Amino acid sequence: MTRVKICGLTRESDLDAAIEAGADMVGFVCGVPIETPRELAPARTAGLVERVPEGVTSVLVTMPETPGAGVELAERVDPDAIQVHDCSPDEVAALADRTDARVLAGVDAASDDLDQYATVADALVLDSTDEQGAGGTGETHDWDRARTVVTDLDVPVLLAGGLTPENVADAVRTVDPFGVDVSSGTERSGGVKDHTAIRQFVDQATASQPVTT
Ligand SMILES: O=C(O)c1ccccc1NCC(=O)[C@H](O)[C@H](O)COP(=O)(O)O
Repeated sequence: MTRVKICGLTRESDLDAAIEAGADMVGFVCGVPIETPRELAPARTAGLVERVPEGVTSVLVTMPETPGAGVELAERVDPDAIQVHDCSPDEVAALADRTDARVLAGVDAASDDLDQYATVADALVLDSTDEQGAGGTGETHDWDRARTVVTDLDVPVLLAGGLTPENVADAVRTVDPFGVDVSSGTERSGGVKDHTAIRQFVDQATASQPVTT
């Protein structure tokens, strides 16, 4: 069954709605050098992470200046996993060496270095990133290429970027990823979730079957 990550959660009620809907992973954005309505302070992130029940993976989404900064933030927030954006494969490897949390590499789907990330990260978040490497763009990317990445690389791949309740079933059929990841497609305004959209997203993602070739 396709796993579902609901990302960019900022409020307890939205987190509870994601968990109730059946999300496998929940993401919190903290420590990013860009303007985003989803960013939380470290203490607030730690509070939300503490609320995540066993069986659901809490994910700290961040853009650390150095692997050491990522480790320090992870120690303060104590998530199950840390998802880093705008880090090189070497930086992802250095971070993974120094934390017990699983490490997800947030990467642009068009990157030429995906095979290198695959050797050092526990999973790839195959995303549409902006010029600074950040996610949460609401833009889709080439799903046929994503399918090739899923087939060729020996690492779990979370498909991200512009997914919505309306297109996620098609995305799962086309790409057959380990999981799907959504932020803006389940929002009613920046950083505020639409609970109906969360439920529909989880239902559509988990009901859909990949096309086998
Ligand atoms: O969501 C953000 O504002 C963000 C900022 C900086 C780095 C990463 C960020 N989000 C990463 C995510 O995991 C999103 O869920 C993923 O990029 C999908 O976003 P969307 O296209 O909006 O569904």
